[in-house]
Amino acid sequence: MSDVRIEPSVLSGSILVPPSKSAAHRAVICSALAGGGNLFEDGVEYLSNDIRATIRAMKTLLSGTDGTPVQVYCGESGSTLRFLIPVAAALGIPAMFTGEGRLPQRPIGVYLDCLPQHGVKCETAGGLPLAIHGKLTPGKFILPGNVSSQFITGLLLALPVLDGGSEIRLSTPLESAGYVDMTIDILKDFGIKIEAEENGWIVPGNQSYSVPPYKPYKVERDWSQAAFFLAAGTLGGKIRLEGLNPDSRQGDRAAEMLFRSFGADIAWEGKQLTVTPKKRNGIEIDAAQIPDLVPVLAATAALCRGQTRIYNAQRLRIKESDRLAAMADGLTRLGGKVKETEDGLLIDGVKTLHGGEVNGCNDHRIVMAFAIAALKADGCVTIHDAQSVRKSYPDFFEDYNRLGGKAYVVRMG
Ligand SMILES: O=C(O)C1=C[C@@H](OP(=O)(O)O)[C@@H](O)[C@H](O)C1
Ligand SMILES: C=C(OP(=O)(O)O)C(=O)O
Repeated sequence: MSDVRIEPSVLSGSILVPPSKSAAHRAVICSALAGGGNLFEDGVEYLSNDIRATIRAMKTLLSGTDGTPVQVYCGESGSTLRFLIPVAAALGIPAMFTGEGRLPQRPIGVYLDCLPQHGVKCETAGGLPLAIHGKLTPGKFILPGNVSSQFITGLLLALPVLDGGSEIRLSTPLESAGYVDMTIDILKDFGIKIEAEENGWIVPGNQSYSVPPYKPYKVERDWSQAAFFLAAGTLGGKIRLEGLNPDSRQGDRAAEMLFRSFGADIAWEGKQLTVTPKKRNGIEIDAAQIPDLVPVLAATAALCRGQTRIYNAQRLRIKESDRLAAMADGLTRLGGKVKETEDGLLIDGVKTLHGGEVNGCNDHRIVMAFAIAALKADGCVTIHDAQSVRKSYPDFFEDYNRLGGKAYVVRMG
């Protein structure tokens, strides 16, 4: 376990945004299913714990063709787990899924409801470990759209290889929709066709994954991680973000518009997105499509004039931590005025925060959000569980310090 101690500072300068974790998960799985091995140039040298988990899990799965159950360890990665359960089932590979941190408790009930109706036995005492056996059969899959879009992505990755066509129907409206769009785009790159329908998708069967004709395969840069530096620029100096795709279909592409609404001056200068502080006012935020932005939006809102209301964010409670409780607790400890509501946060901005100690809750996005809030504290902030940034952004504090931040890791583990 490690703590990071942060002195207030102003971040400024240029930063190359890391590759998208979400896109990398999908590309690794598609590439493995295409028999393509490692297709990447500038994605996988940047190995976060979650992407390592997916690479390792795919290797394990593809080694398991002799009928003996394979152990698929997913670390703390919800994506790895929820993407690979149906993939293993589609390949007919019996598997035992395990994980750590909060992962064993994160919901998998959607699969426990729909997979047994399609030939897959699921054995679990609740969450993980989960044992599955049986080969997934094609057909109609009815599932909610508002628990996690990762169940839909998992099925979209798995169903194309079955020996008949399938249909996915949503019983409740889709949240985190951008992630499903990303899945369909990346599937297309690997030769897989999905047809969108009014309330779901048609997935033709008997399809084969194929290696894209162009190599290396480029993984887009990560708008969710870019948001931490858009926030830092909103609160401090001028920051240039390099590598982002302005036409990205990542849902968190909305960060540009959201930080502009907070009052920051945000502009494209050629291929670079620049952010400069201007004014800072509270805003209304519907979080249904952008769950991963909420911690850093909350940290920014704590330092904006007036009130910010974040709503439709219930699913934040079932991530690596209860992110609504974690942000309310930590920001309050630093002198912020934050109230938790059932589905979000009500934040009354203050001029400055004060120093103190906050719990990162073993959650990378909570740690990074507090590191941004700490820029504007009038004393030192200690964040516990700082090591959790390795889940998605191992170099976060190096990049932070390169921009002039003063973050010191005081205990490593
Ligand atoms: O598909 C993905 O890559 C993701 C989907 C989202 O989860 P939910 O659909 O559960 O909100 C997001 O929070 C997660 O970080 C990554
Ligand atoms: C929730 C996240 O990831 P996952 O669900 O894959 O664990 C995240 O990266 O914020």
